[in-house]
Amino acid sequence: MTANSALIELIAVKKRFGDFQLEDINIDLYKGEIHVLVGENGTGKSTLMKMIGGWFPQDEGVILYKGIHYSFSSISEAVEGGILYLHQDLQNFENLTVAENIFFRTLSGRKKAFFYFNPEKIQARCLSVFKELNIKIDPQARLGSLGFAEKQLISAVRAYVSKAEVIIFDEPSSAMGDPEREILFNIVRALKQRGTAIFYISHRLDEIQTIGDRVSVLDRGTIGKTCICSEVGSQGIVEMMIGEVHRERYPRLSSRKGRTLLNVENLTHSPILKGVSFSLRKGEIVGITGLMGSGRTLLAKCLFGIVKPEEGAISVRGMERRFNHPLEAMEAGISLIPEDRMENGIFSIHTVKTNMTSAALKRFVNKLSLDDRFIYELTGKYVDELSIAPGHADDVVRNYSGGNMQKILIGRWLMQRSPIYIMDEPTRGIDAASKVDIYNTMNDIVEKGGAILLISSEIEEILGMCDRILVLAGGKIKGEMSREEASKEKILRLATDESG
Ligand SMILES: Nc1ncnc2c1ncn2[C@@H]1O[C@H](COP(=O)(O)OP(=O)(O)OP(=O)(O)O)[C@@H](O)[C@H]1O
Repeated sequence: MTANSALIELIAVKKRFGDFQLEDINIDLYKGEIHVLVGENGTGKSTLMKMIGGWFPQDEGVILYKGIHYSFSSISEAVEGGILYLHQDLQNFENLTVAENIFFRTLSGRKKAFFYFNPEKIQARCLSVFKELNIKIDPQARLGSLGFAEKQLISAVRAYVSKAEVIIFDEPSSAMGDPEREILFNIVRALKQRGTAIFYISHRLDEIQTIGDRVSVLDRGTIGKTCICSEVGSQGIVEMMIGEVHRERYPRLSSRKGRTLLNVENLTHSPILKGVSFSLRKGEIVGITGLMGSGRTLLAKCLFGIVKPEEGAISVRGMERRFNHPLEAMEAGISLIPEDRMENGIFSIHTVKTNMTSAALKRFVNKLSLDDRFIYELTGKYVDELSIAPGHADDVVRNYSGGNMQKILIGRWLMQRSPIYIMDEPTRGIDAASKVDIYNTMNDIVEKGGAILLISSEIEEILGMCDRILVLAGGKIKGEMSREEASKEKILRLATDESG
């Protein structure tokens, strides 16, 4: 390997899974480079990166690492060899602390464990890294108690403290708001500075120019184009993505507002939520945004009966309700699309049709059994509407791409036909074209008299789709504004307001 040669080089690589095929892939990555990979859901971005990360080998073609044939046959061999792949669904250790997750690699191995397993030492190291990166998360918190964006940040810190020479970030920012993304970008830039070579998969196209050096588009299993990021304008990037031109990004229609469907008074769950009050009317999309840790997901869990608030009242269609279980919330007409699909949503060993129909089984009851014909018919309808690929009703979803799993989860709750939807980061990991399909379904829900509470860290999405916007900071609603009054600056100012 010469000083100018690529650290990673794929030559005519092929991989087939059933009907899906990656064909003649040629791509490379240099020391100190950030190579961004974009493409629609299910085009093979993660599959391609998993071959580099030691998950499985290619069927044909060559992968060179430091100029020699790549020969890692497992994930841990690849990690030992200097290649770290950070999966989009994170794969952290939920029962370990934040600090233990970050330094897990230094904990493994008997000799190392004996020397390093010192909780105070790990915590002190963690605190000093957090200070350097301006992260305000408790190193001793159990990882499972954090929100998805916080867990994403912890994964990025794992990369930061690692000695890997090649790091693959697979949608590292999909649930992050702008302030958290800034920390992530600083981590990625620091790694680049150290000479680490980085593949970076993203559906957030603004990131291409913010941090990328080169960008490649994966289109139906092949690399369509590779460009220098600074030479392609934002329109050029959009045009590189087939199917994403000529579509209104936020097709919000104004629907007629009716009576109040959901009213929340003084909801408190200490130490995070402090007296949250708001209402949601028929025909309305109300947005809730805020920084990570602001209490957005906890609020959703309280409204859906997953956790019990200590104080406060929830009324649904004028009747005060106390939910002890999500089933009671569902019976009252509430559906929740959760933030973490792998943790709280997808049944990965089951089929597309089981996943999609499981929340609405009552609809399919025919005398003493389930109406199979109707199950297939309705599954097919939502597969088409949400462009789920491959989308055969009997496919097991375990191997589906992240974005397609997310769409299956949305389909499940749409089948439920609830009057009230709580959507917690519903478009996480969804490509720009498919996002529009989801926004259209949201319009359809409110047109038909439903109401949506949209929790999102993407301010553009909140501005584009909501009638009213609530900003949560430190567990309190810091401000409420109409779509007309709202701006990114106003929202960010309120979201970062630390006054009590
Ligand atoms: N182990 C596997 N077995 C069978 N099929 C697989 C396997 N891994 C991936 N696939 C298939 O490969 C295709 C590409 O999936 P992949 O996860 O690479 O897409 P992606 O571009 O990363 O999508 P997304 O943007 O949604 O994350 C999908 O159709 C998926 O079902």
